[in-house]
Parts: sequence; structure tokens; C-alpha cells
Amino acid sequence: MEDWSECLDVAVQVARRAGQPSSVRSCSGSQSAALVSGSSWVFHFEVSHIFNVGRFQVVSCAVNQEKQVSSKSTPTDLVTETDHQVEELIISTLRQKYPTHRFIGEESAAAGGRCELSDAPTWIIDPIDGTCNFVHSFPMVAVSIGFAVRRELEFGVIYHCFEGTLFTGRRGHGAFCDGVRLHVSRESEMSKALILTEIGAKRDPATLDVFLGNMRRILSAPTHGVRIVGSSTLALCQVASGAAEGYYQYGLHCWDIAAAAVIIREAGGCVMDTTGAPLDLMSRRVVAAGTPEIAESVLKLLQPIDYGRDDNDL
Ligand SMILES: O=P(O)(O)O[C@H]1[C@H](O)[C@@H](O)[C@H](O)[C@H](O)[C@@H]1O
Ligand SMILES: [Mg+2]
Ligand SMILES: [Mg+2]
Repeated sequence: MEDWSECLDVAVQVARRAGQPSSVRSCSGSQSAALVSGSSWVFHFEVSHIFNVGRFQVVSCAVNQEKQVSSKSTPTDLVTETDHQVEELIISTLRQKYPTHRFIGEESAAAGGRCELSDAPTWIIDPIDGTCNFVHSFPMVAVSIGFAVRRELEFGVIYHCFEGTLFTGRRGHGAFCDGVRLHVSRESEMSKALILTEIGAKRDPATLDVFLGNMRRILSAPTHGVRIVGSSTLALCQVASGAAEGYYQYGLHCWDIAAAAVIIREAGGCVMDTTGAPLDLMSRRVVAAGTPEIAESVLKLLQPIDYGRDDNDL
């Protein structure tokens, strides 16, 4: 297995830096060990040297400032200047260090950039996940950075900008939150499950009928409850940490799924297509769960909502 740990540590530093005003913090001991095991790289000096520039616009600084809010695919699909600035910070920093790598970023894609997974090392970036929350200063906002090589997800980094917590997962090396190992819930009964979902950008009556029908069937399964937090990546991190048993959504994007899929898998969970087939990162739909039983129980109750694909133009 190739050792991408050096890339992972750079992603950790970029995500932290993009999400917080203070200087780059090193990872905790065990998390550092998990990130850099088997590598001779002198990470923190090199990484802090890369980011030792004072031009960062960061999320938790900007959250209480006046924002220029606009919308993209629908009036509820919001974007701010901070989304653009954080994505530019992340991609320019990574591209300087890895000029041959490829990048898929939410705001670059919105501007017409291609969402194409190839064999090349590819960074899959959501600069602010939970932009609507960010606009309202609702404290569920994340920076998400996934990394794939030969179409295989190698690692994911998700930084919770309000809590200052960092979720990481590296294929074959486990998943952590601030150095504490993550384990999914082993619950297999829907009647004892907490299920998370997100609404997606479409609000037309037909879409809302299917969305609300899905939620009604999940609630009537029955389950303990359904939660919508407004950030796909942070909701998926709750599955990885065992705080929720399952997640389903139509309408998210590859940059919402990529990092979280690695973190959930490395925490012992499963991530798949809403049909039960293997995950299709570009399909804009997902079911994730601590156990296959919960995943199966959820997907059997779902009616599909068609959002197209991220790689529609290929
Ligand atoms: O646009 P950002 O990056 O904030 O991502 C959110 C999507 O916009 C929502 O449609 C979707 O429902 C999720 O809330 C997702 O996190
Ligand atoms: Mg976003
Ligand atoms: Mg997002």
C-alpha cells in the first residue's frame, strides 16, 4: 500500500488553518502517530512553513461578520465570499506542494470546473459544508477534504469549525476525532436507531413530497428519531462516532461524501449507494450506517429523488 500519510498531514493542517484563526496546531500524539506512521517526513515544521503566511480568511473569524450571500442551483443553495476564499486557500496551498495532483472543489465545480475522478491523486474539497448554517451563525459548519488515488478513497479530514474538533480517517489506519479512535454504533435494530438526513437543495412540491414521504416511513419504521443538522459531513461524522446509527440523503455531492466515507469505513461502518450497490461517489446519493442491518432497513424505505450526477458533463 502506497504511503499517502504525508499528504494526509498536509490536509490536516490546511483544514485546521482554513477553519480557525489561531496558528496551526499540531495533532495530538496518537493522531500524529496514526497520520505519519512509517514516514520520515518532518511534518509540523514543513507544514507550518508552508502556511506561515497571514492572508487566511478563516471560517470562525468570518462567521460573525457581514457576509455577501448569493445562491447557486436553487435559492436555498447558498454561497458566500468565504466559501470561495477558503477553497482558494486550500487548493492554492495544496497545488503549490502537489502540482501534478488534481482538484475537485465545490465552488470550482459551481464555476464550471469538471468533477472527474481519474487514476491521478485527486483532492475532493468542500470549503464550507453547512453554508446555510454559516450564514445564520448556526454552529454546525465544517471544512472537508477527501483524497483519492486510482479512484480509491485514501483518506478524509473534516474540521468542525465551531467545536475545533478534527475528524480524520486513513484507509487501513483507523478513524479518529482529536486523537480518540472512532467506533460506529453496533445497533442493528431500527426501533433503537437514530437516523440522520439532509434536505438537499430542491424545494419543489414533488421533491418535498418524496423527501417527507421518506422521512415519514423512516419515523414509522419505527425509529427513535430523525435529525437534520444542516451539514452532511458533520452528520456523517456522527455515524462514524457512534452518536447516530444511520444516514441517508439524495442531493449531496462528492465533496460532501468523500472524506466522511473514509472516516465511517475506518470506524467500522458501511457506506453504499441508496440501491444497496457499492458507493458511487458521483451519484449524489448515499446511505451510511454502523451496521449493514441498519443500512438495509433504511434503504428499503426510500423512494429516490433524482439530482443527476456530479460528473454529468463527462
Ligand atoms: O452547500 P454546502 O457545502 O453547505 O452543503 C450542504 C448542501 O448545500 C445541502 O443541500 C445539503 O443538504 C447538506 O446540508 C450539505 O451539507
Ligand atoms: Mg460547501
Ligand atoms: Mg457541502
